[in-house]
Amino acid sequence: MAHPYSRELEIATLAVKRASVLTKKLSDSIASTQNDGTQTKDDKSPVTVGDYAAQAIINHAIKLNFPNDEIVGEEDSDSLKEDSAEASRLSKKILEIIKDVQQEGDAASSKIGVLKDLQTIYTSIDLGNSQGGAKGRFWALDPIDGTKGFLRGDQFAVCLALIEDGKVVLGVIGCPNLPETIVSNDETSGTVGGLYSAVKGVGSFYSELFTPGFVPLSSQQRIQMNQNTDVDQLKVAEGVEKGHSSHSTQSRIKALLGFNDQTVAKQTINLDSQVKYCILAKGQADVYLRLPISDTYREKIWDHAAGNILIYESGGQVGDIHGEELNFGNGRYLNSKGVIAGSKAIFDKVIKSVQEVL
Ligand SMILES: Nc1ncnc2c1ncn2[C@@H]1O[C@H](COP(=O)(O)OS(=O)(=O)O)[C@@H](OP(=O)(O)O)[C@H]1O
Ligand SMILES: [Mg+2]
Ligand SMILES: [Mg+2]
Ligand SMILES: [Mg+2]
Repeated sequence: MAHPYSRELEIATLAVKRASVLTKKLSDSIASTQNDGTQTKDDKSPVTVGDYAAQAIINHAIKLNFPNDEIVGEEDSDSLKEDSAEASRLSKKILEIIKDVQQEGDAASSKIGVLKDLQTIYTSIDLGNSQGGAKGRFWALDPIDGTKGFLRGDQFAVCLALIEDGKVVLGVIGCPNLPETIVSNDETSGTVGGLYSAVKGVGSFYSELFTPGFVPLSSQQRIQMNQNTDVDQLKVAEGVEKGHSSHSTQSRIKALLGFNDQTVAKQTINLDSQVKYCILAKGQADVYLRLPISDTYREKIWDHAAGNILIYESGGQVGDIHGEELNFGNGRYLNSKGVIAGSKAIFDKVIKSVQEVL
């Protein structure tokens, strides 16, 4: 499976894997310290440490291999560099956990490098300051997508995409807490930890996230969206947070599509982060509904770029509330409202229902 993005895919994968190992450690430690009562529910520092550390690792890997590429990353190091006890406590933790997941001389380090001091870590984080735009190529990075899910011990994802002239050409998503198979909100099985990758014109792929090293696409599992049209078989993926999408509008859309009161709960899967796109691409759900709750909110490109190509390359389509393609060349934000994804077989029907409800 030779393709023009082989090197980009290998570097992106190694970096996302390292960041996933790191964020998984933090996520597991939240779960255990919450259980034994040593950590309070509203301590946000694990996610802060994870966000910065993951962005530093991935940006450093990109800079080392593609020195001319810009990066649109969610985080910047301003608050870490403040002269405060909290900033130095977090910084110390970040350096410590990065050192813990990287070994000089290991196979990945020879390709994605190692971070040795705080100054380099701050500089790497701030490489994410690109404004993006319609021309040329840049990366879009969400080091931890689904912050709220992360803090609950639920789903989150490390999301990296490459954008060329406003279009996504490569996406890699590490899903540290995602089981291989999801049937419903309370039925899951299989290996926990999935890596989802897509390359333009090549396809979408799944492999186990915690297998070290880069696995060539030819040894990964090709994934495809379901092309179900029968409403009894359709599943809808939605977010968890009521502050991020309108669950009530989404219910009305589901009703219009023909879901009935008895089965709608079993046919709705609630997940934080871009893992929603991943389960669609793997054929475990058919529709992703993200209806806006506010007229002024604009989605950020790093929240949707990697998931976007995963859907297209597995036989699906993504649009805003009008069904128009998302434009990743508009700067750090999308200019559209809402996000709807579905298989080619049902996308138009879903958009019709969205239009009717709005
Ligand atoms: N008002 C509003 N509307 C839409 N989206 C918002 C809003 N506020 C925040 N965000 C962004 O939502 C990102 C997380 O999305 P999720 O899909 O995990 O949300 S959820 O599953 O619906 O709870 C989250 O990404 P992270 O910050 O990386 O977690 C935010 O960028
Ligand atoms: Mg996000
Ligand atoms: Mg984030
Ligand atoms: Mg955020």
